[in-house]
Amino acid sequence: MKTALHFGAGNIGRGFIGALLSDSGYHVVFADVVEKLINALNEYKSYNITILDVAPDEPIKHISNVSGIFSNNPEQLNAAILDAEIITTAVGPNVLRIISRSLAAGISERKKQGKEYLNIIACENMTGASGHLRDEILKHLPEEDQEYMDTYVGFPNCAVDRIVPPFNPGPNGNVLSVGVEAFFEWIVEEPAFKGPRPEIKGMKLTDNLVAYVQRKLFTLNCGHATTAYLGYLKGYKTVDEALKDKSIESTVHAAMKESGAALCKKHGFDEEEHGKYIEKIMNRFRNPYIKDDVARVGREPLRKLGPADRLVGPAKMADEFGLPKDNLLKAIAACLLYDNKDDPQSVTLKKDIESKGLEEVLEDVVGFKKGSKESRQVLQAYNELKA
Ligand SMILES: NC(=O)C1=CN([C@@H]2O[C@H](COP(=O)(O)OP(=O)(O)OC[C@H]3O[C@@H](n4cnc5c(N)ncnc54)[C@H](O)[C@@H]3O)[C@@H](O)[C@H]2O)C=CC1
Ligand SMILES: O=P(O)(O)OC[C@H]1O[C@](O)(CO)[C@@H](O)[C@@H]1O
Repeated sequence: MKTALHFGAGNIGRGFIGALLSDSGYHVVFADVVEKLINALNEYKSYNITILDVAPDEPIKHISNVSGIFSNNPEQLNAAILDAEIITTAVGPNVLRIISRSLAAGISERKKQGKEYLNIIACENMTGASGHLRDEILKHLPEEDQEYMDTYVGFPNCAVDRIVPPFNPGPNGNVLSVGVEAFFEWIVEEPAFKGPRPEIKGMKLTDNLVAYVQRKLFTLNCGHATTAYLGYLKGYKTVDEALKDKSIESTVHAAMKESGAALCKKHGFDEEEHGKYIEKIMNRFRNPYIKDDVARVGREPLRKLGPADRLVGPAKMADEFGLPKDNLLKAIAACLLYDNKDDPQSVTLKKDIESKGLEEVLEDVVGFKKGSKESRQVLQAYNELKA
């Protein structure tokens, strides 16, 4: 049987990528650091996915042929890398650097054992995540193994879209149970594969990935983050609750339309089709079966304020074409006001704003120069929202 190694037995790991791999005939080895997840994977060797939607075709999906290993156990991990025909990750962008050392060791071992093609796909909310992982691996890979990696190891980037919120399995539930929306989209960069393309049900291939990554990040994630930050400010707990507030809904919709106009100009998406894409996403956010915490969706505000990320990325793209971006700038201001003591990045952001001032943080983190039109506009929106 074919083996897939997947790093991260969390929501996306179990609820999306691991499930597609298992459905496509792979034995899926999940590598994680959480003992109870690994133990449960090895004890039950299967788990259930509940589809969170109105009358889904298949309300519960049973996933089998799975096992677990500790990602911080070098022997287990090396053996799994050696066996794998494909490796995927869903660990969060910041963890890619952490797993890169073990992957480098595993790649050297594959070379020693005469193994051929392998593809490693990082399924994270990040532009160019697999390429970034490759760069991190290169830092640990002996020079004499680099040519082998160039020849035999592919790092296709991808866009991964499915809302998988934290899930309460109920009193008799299993720690592995996971709830997901019915919709999913996994688009992978075809030309970057090395060797034969793996056949995975539900994986779509494209030769224009940047367009799809930006379409997803600047629409779904942009709208989601805008809802989360505006919702948090008004004391709402979940995304669907926040969107029932008409003023939040209209800003979110307007921000997605602003990013949409820029995306259509940049990548040539059809405007009418893109309009439908936005409406579909708004309906996904309103799904009453998904109780998605605004604090989860807004987690790590410093990452989300990055120049290529979901808020600043589309604002810059709109600017490139001289298009309106008022609502995107308002979303950036709401993100800067995110004040959650349980989120370390929110704590850092708040401290930085207090010690350096908002304008300096805007210049350092977001890249809007002090005194620029954008900086002044965010400042104004920040003060209005604060009031
Ligand atoms: N949940 C969602 O709806 C979506 C999430 N994503 C992206 O997928 C990625 C994962 O997100 P979630 O599954 O929601 O997070 P999660 O927190 O549920 O899962 C991450 C898993 O990675 C594990 N992990 C942490 N350090 C590790 C290490 N060193 N080695 C192996 N595993 C390690 C954690 O223990 C956890 O089980 C993120 O990049 C996120 O942006 C993308 C689309 C949808
Ligand atoms: O996982 P991140 O990048 O922190 O952001 C949360 C976002 O990711 C998702 O989990 C799925 O794309 C959304 O629910 C949300 O927009």
